[in-house]
Amino acid sequence: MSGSLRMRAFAKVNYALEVLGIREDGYHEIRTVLQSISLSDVVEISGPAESFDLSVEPEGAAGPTRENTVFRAWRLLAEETGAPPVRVTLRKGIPAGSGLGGGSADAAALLRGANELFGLGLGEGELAALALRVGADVPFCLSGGTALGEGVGERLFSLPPPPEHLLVVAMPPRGASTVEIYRAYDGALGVSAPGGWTERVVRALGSGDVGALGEAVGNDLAPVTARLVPGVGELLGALRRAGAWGVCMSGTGSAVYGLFREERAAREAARRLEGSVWVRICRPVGYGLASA
Ligand SMILES: C[C@](O)(CO)[C@H](O)COP(=O)(O)OP(=O)(O)OC[C@H]1O[C@@H](n2ccc(N)nc2=O)[C@H](O)[C@@H]1O
Ligand SMILES: Nc1ncnc2c1ncn2[C@@H]1O[C@H](COP(=O)(O)OP(=O)(O)OP(=O)(O)O)[C@@H](O)[C@H]1O
Repeated sequence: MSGSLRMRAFAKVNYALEVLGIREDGYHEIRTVLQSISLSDVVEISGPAESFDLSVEPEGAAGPTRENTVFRAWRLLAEETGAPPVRVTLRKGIPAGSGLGGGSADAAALLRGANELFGLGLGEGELAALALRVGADVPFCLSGGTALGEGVGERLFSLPPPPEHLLVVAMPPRGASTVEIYRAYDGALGVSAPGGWTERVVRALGSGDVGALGEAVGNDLAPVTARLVPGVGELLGALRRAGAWGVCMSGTGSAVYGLFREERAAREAARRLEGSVWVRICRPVGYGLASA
């Protein structure tokens, strides 16, 4: 089979992220609540091609090809299923190094897209197993929506969608490296017990109350990233002062977000931050991928 398809790959935020411990392979055992949001990349796949080819817009927005999550996902698929080479165009809307899961979403799009394009016949379980080999967040990005994640975030349990709200998502000029933040967390003196955010967020989602969700959000890694990346702590404070019901960092950062009930308040908060930092108004969405 041959042809092309175009997909939207959605970013995620973590409403809650708790670090429970460290495994023998160096990965951290976490408990998290993940939510897909309306910010997205566009991933266009066509094939079969003569050899794997990736073009990224804007140029350079996603690092070298061989390290790109899309290339890694394709290589894995080729090894495991004999899938042919593809040509991929990646239009980045999700900033790299933000903790918003852009690279993970792109990899999920490649896996699902190539499976469909070439009729590879992989089921959901097989796709999820391949996804995990690309990265811890990739299994979530395959389905998206609202989920509780355990293990390294790959043991997923669907949760009720959040009550209606807007997220003002902001990121300082510098991104954060996932490896470095987890390493710094391990080295941090006085690492505290998990913050208990997950249980509170799950309860708030059950109640459907935005105020409760705002009060519940939290991330154990935020103090570590705030110490290493200038602007993270300041942005959290600025969002709060701008009237957010709750503020939190996503993943390992450096993006942070504030929850708003009213569009006018969200716009006003975003306007205040614009100019000095990257900022977008987003809403929660119920899927990780969609055709574009
Ligand atoms: C922070 C989160 O975004 C929360 O959703 C994820 O835990 C990160 O997931 P990700 O970006 O898909 O991470 P990966 O690409 O799998 O891992 C990059 C590196 O981060 C570290 N890593 C990642 C996930 C995890 N649970 N523990 C870790 O220690 C490992 O050193 C790993 O080599
Ligand atoms: N498809 C991709 N899009 C963006 N960056 C990529 C991609 N593949 C690899 N990278 C590299 O990975 C680095 C981190 O980018 P990525 O978008 O994955 O970060 P992130 O949002 O912090 O990820 P996560 O939340 O999954 O930890 C980039 O600086 C870039 O060099």
